[in-house]
Amino acid sequence: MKGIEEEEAKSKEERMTTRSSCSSNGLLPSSASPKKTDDLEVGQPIKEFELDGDDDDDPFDIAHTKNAPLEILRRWRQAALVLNASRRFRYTLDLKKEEEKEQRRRMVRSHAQVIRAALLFRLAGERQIVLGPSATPPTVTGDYAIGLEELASMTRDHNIYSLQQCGGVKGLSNMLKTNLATGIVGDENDLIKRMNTFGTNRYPQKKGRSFLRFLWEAWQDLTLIILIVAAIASLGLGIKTEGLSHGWYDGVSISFAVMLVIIVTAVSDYRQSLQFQNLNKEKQNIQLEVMRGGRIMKISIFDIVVGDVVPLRIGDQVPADGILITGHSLAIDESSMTGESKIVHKDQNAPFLMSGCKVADGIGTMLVTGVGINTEWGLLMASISEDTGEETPLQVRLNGLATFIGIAGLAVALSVLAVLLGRYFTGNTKNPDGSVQFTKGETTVSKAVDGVIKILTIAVTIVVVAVPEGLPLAVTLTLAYSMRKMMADKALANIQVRRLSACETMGSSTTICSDKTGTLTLNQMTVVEAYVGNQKINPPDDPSQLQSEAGFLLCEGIAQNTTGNVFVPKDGGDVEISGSPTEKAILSWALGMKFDVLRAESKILHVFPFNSEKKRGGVAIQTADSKVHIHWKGAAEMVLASCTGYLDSNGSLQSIDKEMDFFKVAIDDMAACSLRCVAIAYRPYELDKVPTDEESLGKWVLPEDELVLLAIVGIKDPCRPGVKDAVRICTAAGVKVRMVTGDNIQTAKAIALECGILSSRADATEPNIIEGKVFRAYSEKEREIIAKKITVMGRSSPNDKLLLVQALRKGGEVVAVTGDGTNDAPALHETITKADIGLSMGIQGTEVAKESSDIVILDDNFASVVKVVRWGRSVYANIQKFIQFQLTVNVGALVINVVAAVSSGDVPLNTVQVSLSLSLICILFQLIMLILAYASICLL
Ligand SMILES: Nc1ncnc2c1ncn2[C@@H]1O[C@H](COP(=O)(O)OP(=O)(O)OP(=O)(O)O)[C@@H](O)[C@H]1O
Ligand SMILES: [Ca+2]
Repeated sequence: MKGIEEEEAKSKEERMTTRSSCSSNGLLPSSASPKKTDDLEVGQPIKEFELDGDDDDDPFDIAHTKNAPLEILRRWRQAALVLNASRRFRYTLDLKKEEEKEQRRRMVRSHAQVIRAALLFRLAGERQIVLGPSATPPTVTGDYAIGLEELASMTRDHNIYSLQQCGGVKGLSNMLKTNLATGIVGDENDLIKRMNTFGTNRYPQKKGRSFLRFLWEAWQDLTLIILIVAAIASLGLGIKTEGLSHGWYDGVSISFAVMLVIIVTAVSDYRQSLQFQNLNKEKQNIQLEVMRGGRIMKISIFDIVVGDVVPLRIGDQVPADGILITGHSLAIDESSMTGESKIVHKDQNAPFLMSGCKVADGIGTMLVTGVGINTEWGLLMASISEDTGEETPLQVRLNGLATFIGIAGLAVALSVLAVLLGRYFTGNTKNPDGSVQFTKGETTVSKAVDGVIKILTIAVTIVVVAVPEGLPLAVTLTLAYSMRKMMADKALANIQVRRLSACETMGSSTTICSDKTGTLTLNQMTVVEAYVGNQKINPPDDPSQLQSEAGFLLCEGIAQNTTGNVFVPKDGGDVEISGSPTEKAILSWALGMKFDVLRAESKILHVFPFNSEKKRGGVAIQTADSKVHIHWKGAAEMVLASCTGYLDSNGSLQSIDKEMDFFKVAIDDMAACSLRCVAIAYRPYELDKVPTDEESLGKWVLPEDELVLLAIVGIKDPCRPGVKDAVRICTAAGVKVRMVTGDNIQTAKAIALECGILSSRADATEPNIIEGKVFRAYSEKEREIIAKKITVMGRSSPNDKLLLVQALRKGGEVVAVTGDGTNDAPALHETITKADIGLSMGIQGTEVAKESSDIVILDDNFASVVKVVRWGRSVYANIQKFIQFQLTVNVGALVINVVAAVSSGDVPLNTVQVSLSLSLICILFQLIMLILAYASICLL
């Protein structure tokens, strides 16, 4: 009972804090969001949109709708004159749903058991899917020494006590028949057994709305309701004045037009909702790595089973509930589950990992203990439907325009109404036969009412004509339409659009900040030059050169200081190497070594995982004879700077002083040939200085001075074919391509020259080409000026990219950013959300990068980025054309009607024409799009 009370207290607390957390899946607290909330409390909703530094007073000039907090969006909508909210905000962000989601999250957290039982009950009723055994399974199930319920409740309640009773992770893994080092067996039989016992990692999808629902919603629209009323009124009036045989024309034709509009709207909405569903399905199908039968394999998140051993890396999404096996500096962002932006450190004292959370730092492996609807994440996903809705900047601006025109139309209509009523009641209007329409005392009340209704109809017509309801909707439709086109287009098959606004913004982008590795290059890395000690070895992968003392230490370092893995099949098949491309290159360079043997010979004490900030990764190991070695591997010139010695070919330690210049020249030479340089070094350490208790060992900062250089390798990563052309197209179209890379500045320069980002060697001077730390040191103002000139930035930290993007945006550029988020996911998340448009890489990209991006480039190829720009431009042009068209129609009709109404007392463009044109515009619009979409592909 106490537990529930606690939960409730917690959720109360959450209720109070969640207001500020706008993006439920934000990896890190967006630094701007608390500020925005504060401003909000002051009660100045409209000012919110100038946060981006725009001086413009226009409340609708929101440069960034992307991350605007819900509260602000709500106020913005209220600020607009919305004649028919349902239409104008159709397929923009559903604010109500967002709130619902938040509530759901809290409910799921506090009543997980109940919700799950209800869900199972419903599913059983529908007999839709059978997810594992029923709600009350036996404690011990079939082949496993632990049952589903016991396991699920342990994980859900983070019950460390029952985990200990099972004998910790080790004991639990035995119960689940998992080997912690090699994973589950993973043959079909094994998988089926696990799925039958513990369920699958799927959750029932909320069904989409049916077509009838869309029909029902389509008529609930103020404009249409006005028209329906007008139809009834004119039917009555018509029959009364012209008799049954002729009087129905007007009324029925209006009804017909209304029906047409309803059907067209419903069909288009329905198709769009199907499209969103597909997109969501695609988004949810995450590919990830698991360890099965000793080999790392890539599988879909849906195929994860209980017992799986899953490696976790920075930027990953925790794919299921589980328990930490080993971890180093592992930090998890649990905001997607708890609603609070808080980073939680995970270790043996807090080993429970929640599905749906993101890895914010470090590495680790987890044992899966709960999947599908046995996890809170699964429950949450089963009870909410994910939304892709959002406001796009253009929509916001058009909403402003529509509001302005609407108010003007209303004012005009009111004045016309006043004028017409005045003329009518003062006897200044005549019937066609010349008699005065209204004479005081003579005209009957019912005649007078008819006359007033007629005048009212005229006023209503003017309003309906004037308010360009279709404008924001048209943009939404255009975007949705283009997206559909794009998905169908083979040439664009490698692009996945995650946000509608991406199309719009991409077309207006003026600069692209791209990283190098994997986007501009192939990310296929091989070691082509190597120095062991002060000897250049030739050929670089000659194994005989690694037999020395230095060679042994080197192999030890390579085998232990890596996040990669080598799998040698027992049946003599090809050796499989997994890991990041850099790791793979180094592992395959030293493939002659006995990876497994080396790894078994020493014990890992502590790991400092590689990250882009420090550009090095280290590990402390204890050898069989109880010596401690600390191995480092990282950016060559940086590691070299911490070295005081090197091992010569005889294995004796030499001071580095004399050879320092030799190594520096070696690195520069390799970098000039566009090679990525990695140095490998080590140092001995005293065992008694190593912290003994777990807690301080976890916090131990590995010593990184007085290193002994073991080797420097130069890794070739060829330029992607086609990139040169793509860069040229961009430049010609006025989109400047900038390279921001973590690599050595010389390497960056060489690659930039190779792919045409730098046009000549003469260009390669500061500040055209700059190092991250130099740029960082400038003041904000200076950065703004320099940023424009920067073409290549080398040795940049993840944060430098953010600084550059901010400086460029300040300078008025529309910035697109590409990145993969390996090693720098949290920072990239920040950068991508701050940029005008974020692109992530489908193959190398981490889950966090993909989730925060607007567009995913599935083939990681820069050339595809150009396709997006080209396509975005055509979309943008189409929208513009459509707006011109629609505005001309609106303003034209308004002017004609007002002039006619005041001069003759009737409107030439009556409701029939208006409503007909409304529906015709919809249809016409689709046709225009069809024709223009292809015609303007050549705009770039
Ligand atoms: N796994 C690794 N272990 C050790 N050093 C590495 C590893 N990966 C990269 N490096 C070193 O760190 C440097 C930069 O890494 P960083 O992660 O910042 O760049 P990147 O993201 O790989 O490149 P880009 O920014 O162009 O995509 C590389 O030049 C290399 O020397
Ligand atoms: Ca990078």
